[in-house]
Amino acid sequence: MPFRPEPPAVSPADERVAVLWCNLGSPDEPTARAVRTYLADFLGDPRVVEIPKLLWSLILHGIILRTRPAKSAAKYASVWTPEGSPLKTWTQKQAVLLTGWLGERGHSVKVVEAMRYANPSIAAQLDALKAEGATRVLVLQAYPQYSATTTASMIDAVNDWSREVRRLPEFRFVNQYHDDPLYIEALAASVEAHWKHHGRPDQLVMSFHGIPARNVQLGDPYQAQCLETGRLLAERLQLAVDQHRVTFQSRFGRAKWLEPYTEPTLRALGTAGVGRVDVMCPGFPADCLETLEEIAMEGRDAFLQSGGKAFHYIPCLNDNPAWITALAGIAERNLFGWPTGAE
Ligand SMILES: C=CC1=C(C)c2cc3[nH]c(cc4nc(cc5[nH]c(cc1n2)c(C)c5CCC(=O)O)C(CCC(=O)O)=C4C)c(C)c3C=C
Ligand SMILES: [Fe+2]
Ligand SMILES: [Fe+2]
Repeated sequence: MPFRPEPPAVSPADERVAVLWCNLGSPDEPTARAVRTYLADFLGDPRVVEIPKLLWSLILHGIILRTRPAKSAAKYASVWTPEGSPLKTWTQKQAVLLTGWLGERGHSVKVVEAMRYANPSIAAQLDALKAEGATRVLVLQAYPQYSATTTASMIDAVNDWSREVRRLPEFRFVNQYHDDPLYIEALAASVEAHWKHHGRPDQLVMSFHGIPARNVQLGDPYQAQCLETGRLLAERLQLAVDQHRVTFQSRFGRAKWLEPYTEPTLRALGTAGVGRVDVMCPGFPADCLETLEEIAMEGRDAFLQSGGKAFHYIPCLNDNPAWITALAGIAERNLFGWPTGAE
């Protein structure tokens, strides 16, 4: 296979370190056409849907990509902002803030955001970093909990790019930080800030994105890591057993996914007479379609319509200073020994 032409070789003194801050990605626009392109890429990824290729291709192209794009586009339109997709906007902002924070700690490191699906793609951002002379790249992902459907797929995308490159930068990957005290502390700070202004709820629901139950049976550690995040956060917030729970949202298709499902849980809590629930999404470092539409809109309706009195959505970590501090700490630990200019 012909490799792409290389720029002139850099001398050892020209080493440059970069961080690739990776998230899932969003369609380029909230239109059925753009969502179709995005879903074809996303749902065509064998890490995301693990059923035999030919059968899945028939279902995906014959049914899903004919019906889902218009419905999903309407949902995207309901959360879209003048800057674009919330997920992309927050992820970009986090990259800028992280560059600044690392700079303040003496690290001369460029942080760029990259998306697994759609734009700016992993390949385009790695091309840009390489063109600027990056020789070492730390790949950090906006997935605190490891799943093959997300984390491993991101690493696949880096490997796909690498296959075409002659002189590779040195890579480091962080696979998970679900139990990192800095991450747990950032989550606790965001909850405590909310409670300081609004008081405490009867129940704190920690809703994570689901995956098929079969993936866990086959060895995916995702469920155990979500439960551990939930346990550590509840412990840090000193919540009693009946004051919190972990649920799983965003079920796709008819197979069994991780339970308990978020929306039926919210309905059951409303029916049972629980007055106020606060819902947060610890597995999503940036607000996105799944949090702003599925939880803050649909989840709210589900709870209030079934008898609940008050529903509070606690925003994702986004640009929370405790989160940027946590991210800088996680990055810094993994930059150890690399030439970033810091002592
Ligand atoms: C079909 C299988 C899917 C699996 C498995 C899955 C796992 C998974 N996803 C996230 C994070 C996000 N998912 C988002 C959107 C989204 N997810 C799926 C499907 C699966 N996800 C679809 C089809 C969509 C698109 C919207 C829709 O049509 O319903 C998002 C939001 C993206 C945005 O643009 O805002 C995030 C974030 C995780 C963490 C995860 C497994 C651990
Ligand atoms: Fe998803
Ligand atoms: Fe959803």
